[in-house]
Amino acid sequence: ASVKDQLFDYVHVQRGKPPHVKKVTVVGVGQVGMACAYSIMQQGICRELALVDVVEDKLKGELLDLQHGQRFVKNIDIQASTDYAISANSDVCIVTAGCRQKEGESRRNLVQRNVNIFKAIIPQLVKYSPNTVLMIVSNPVDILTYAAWKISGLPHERVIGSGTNLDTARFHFLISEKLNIAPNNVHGWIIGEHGDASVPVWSGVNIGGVNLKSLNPAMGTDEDPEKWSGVHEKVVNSAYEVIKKKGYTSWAIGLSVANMTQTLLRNQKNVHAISVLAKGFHGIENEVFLSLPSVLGAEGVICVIKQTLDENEVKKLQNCARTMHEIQETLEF
Ligand SMILES: COc1ncc(-c2ccc3c(Nc4cccc(C(=O)O)c4)c(C(N)=O)cnc3c2)c(OC)n1
Repeated sequence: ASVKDQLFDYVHVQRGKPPHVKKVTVVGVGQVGMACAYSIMQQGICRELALVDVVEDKLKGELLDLQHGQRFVKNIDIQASTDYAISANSDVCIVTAGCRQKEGESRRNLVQRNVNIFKAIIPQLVKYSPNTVLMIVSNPVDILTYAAWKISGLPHERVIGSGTNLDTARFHFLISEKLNIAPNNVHGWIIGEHGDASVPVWSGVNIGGVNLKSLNPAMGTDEDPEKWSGVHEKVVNSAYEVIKKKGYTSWAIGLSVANMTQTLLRNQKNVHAISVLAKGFHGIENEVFLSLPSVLGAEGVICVIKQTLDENEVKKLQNCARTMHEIQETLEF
């Protein structure tokens, strides 16, 4: 008899994944996807991790490289395949797949190319995990989250985008450097569209409950002698600066995605600035996804926080909503 048969007396043979066993799928094993996978694995956030992409060797190589590290982290089953069946019964599916902007390619054309890729990916994820929460990371993240929602047919609360979650984390980090305190004691939100048009809500920035704008009413305006608006400008330029120096961003987005995934899997009801269906908030009437502070639980978005915004902040959000709606109208699903 084999060693295995000599070793074990089987009492109960397990069939499939018991519901309380948490499983995450990462689609796209590029720099961002692997930073997400590695962060999730390092933090012991789930028991099963599936990697899906289109290039076999790359997939297999990343799988082996992660498996070889298993000895050093909490027990986790990692699988990888080009066949989406491997993603079955995932509690969260993280989508980092997409194409890079070609030389001189317009943002609009890139969006349609990514929508075409999503038309191949999203239906497969939903087919094997009909109860999953989709977390879109691919850019332009807000429009692609809308596309994922439309293609998936899932209720909007179960389709979220990483949005300005990372922008907000960078915002906290930069303010913490300015004030020499730990980043997680800085409170304040960057909302709206991820990237250049994001909106810093200066009226909400507080430390120890002290509202910074009450100490410097010019904060966030061009008249501010302390130029706090420069902090937001640095947030907007962060990605460009990192891409210019190392070619892509990965570690911070990976850590921010792992943090959101933990909130979902443990039903923690943390508040994250994530891309959600913004229709009905701040006078937005179109079906667009923008980042608003949202409470996340096991089934996705539990509630959205109704912030008090000044007219300038509302105008910026509504402009983003209009531009995104115009682009969305040109897309073919
Ligand atoms: C069955 O039909 C079908 N099947 C697969 C795809 C498809 C295409 C591109 C994909 C894809 N991106 C990709 C793959 C190849 C080239 C490019 C590019 O940027 O040109 C981008 C990724 C990824 N990790 O970024 C992951 N999955 C993909 C899947 C597809 O795209 C339209 N269609």
